[in-house]
Amino acid sequence: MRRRRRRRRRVRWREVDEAQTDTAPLSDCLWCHSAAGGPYTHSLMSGRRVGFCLSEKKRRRMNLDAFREFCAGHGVEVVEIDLTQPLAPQGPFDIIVHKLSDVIVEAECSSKSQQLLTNFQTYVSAHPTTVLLDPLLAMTRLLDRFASYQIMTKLRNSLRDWRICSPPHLEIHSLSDLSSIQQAVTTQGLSFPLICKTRVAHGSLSHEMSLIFSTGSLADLHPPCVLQSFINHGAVLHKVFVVGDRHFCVERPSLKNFPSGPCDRETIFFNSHQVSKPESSSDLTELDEQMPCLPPPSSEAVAALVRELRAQLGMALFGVDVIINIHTHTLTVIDINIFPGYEGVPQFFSCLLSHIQSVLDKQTYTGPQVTNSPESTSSATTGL
Ligand SMILES: Nc1ncnc2c1ncn2[C@@H]1O[C@H](COP(=O)(O)OP(=O)(O)OP(=O)(O)O)[C@@H](O)[C@H]1O
Ligand SMILES: O=P(O)(O)O[C@H]1[C@H](O)[C@H](O)[C@H](OP(=O)(O)O)[C@@H](OP(=O)(O)O)[C@@H]1O
Ligand SMILES: [Mg+2]
Repeated sequence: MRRRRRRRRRVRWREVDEAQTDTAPLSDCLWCHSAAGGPYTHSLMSGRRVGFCLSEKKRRRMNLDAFREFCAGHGVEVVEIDLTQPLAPQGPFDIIVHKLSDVIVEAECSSKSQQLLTNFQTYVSAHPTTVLLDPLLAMTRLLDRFASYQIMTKLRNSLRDWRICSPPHLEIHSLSDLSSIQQAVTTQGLSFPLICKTRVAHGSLSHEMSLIFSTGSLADLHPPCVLQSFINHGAVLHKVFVVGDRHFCVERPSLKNFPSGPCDRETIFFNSHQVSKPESSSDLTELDEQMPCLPPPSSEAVAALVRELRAQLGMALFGVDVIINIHTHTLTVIDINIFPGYEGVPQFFSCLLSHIQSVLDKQTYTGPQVTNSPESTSSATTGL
């Protein structure tokens, strides 16, 4: 077999400061400034208590211990919240940073997880001045690809001027009527190959995907799932990581190009974490043909996308996966993630602390923006 030279992928990343339309030079990227424009002021942050509620896996991946030390150097106490214990004695908290995806997903079928989630929501409702990063309802919505893909679809209109879109998609609830699915693929404007993703967007099973090459293979689907047109993009993914009013673009490996249109090819099953991590390299990510490098997404277009998503989502910590269509050069949004890994963003800690300060500064001077009243429990004080 012809040995393909495995391209060493240079991890290219750039920060784009909301206040600037072009990429801030690296020197400016190494120190995140507060919204007020200067490095965060130690005095205002002294005595602040920031609660963290993360899975064991997430706290390790984020290196929460290192973040705790980083914050301690700026007078901020990081407190890990134990959801299995009463929260009140563990408080008070000025702000809670959390990723409760595991608990939220498991609460669907586990009374224990439901109780943990209820404990958290009860505490948040009883403490309206505690800021949530990010609101529970906003995060829960993105755990359902049916919901997040509807948000992505709306981008076609709101960002039409920036030539930003998302692929046509189709919700699959059951396989009881395959012919109607085949018909819907056509009427909804999807085109083969199709990529199939689970409806649930979090957890190990959520990254198990498949590439479908013909209508005959639609029987391979496992509903509930979502079909999306596969867009050829030259095996390069652009991950946009958002932290408050900053965002960073990181290039990653991605799925290679496939011939457009239906073909008699077996379904390909894969795990997305084999495809788009910095070290991913396989037959699925190596191009079968040489092609010119595509220009990265324009900073202005990415800034417009982030502004729109920040407004639509009401969140401060999220990631959006973007590819460039090799035929139209359209910036195509294929995925949105809550509290991603920020791998390739060396200044994540400083930007996270800077965002925490700017949120607390706003609260100090203007009072809580949104109370955590019961009906808005899950849309508690936002961390924006
Ligand atoms: N519509 C599409 N067209 C082309 N490639 C796609 C499309 N959707 C996904 N991909 C490819 O599959 C990979 C995984 O897709 P996606 O990001 O939706 O999965 P995920 O499990 O949510 O990933 P993660 O949570 O790691 O961001 C993408 O990084 C990209 O390489
Ligand atoms: O490479 P990234 O930062 O995108 O990887 C993320 C991934 O996008 C998902 O957000 C993962 O979350 P789940 O979908 O909930 O598994 C993140 O895992 P996490 O353990 O860091 O939350 C990946 O980092
Ligand atoms: Mg993704």
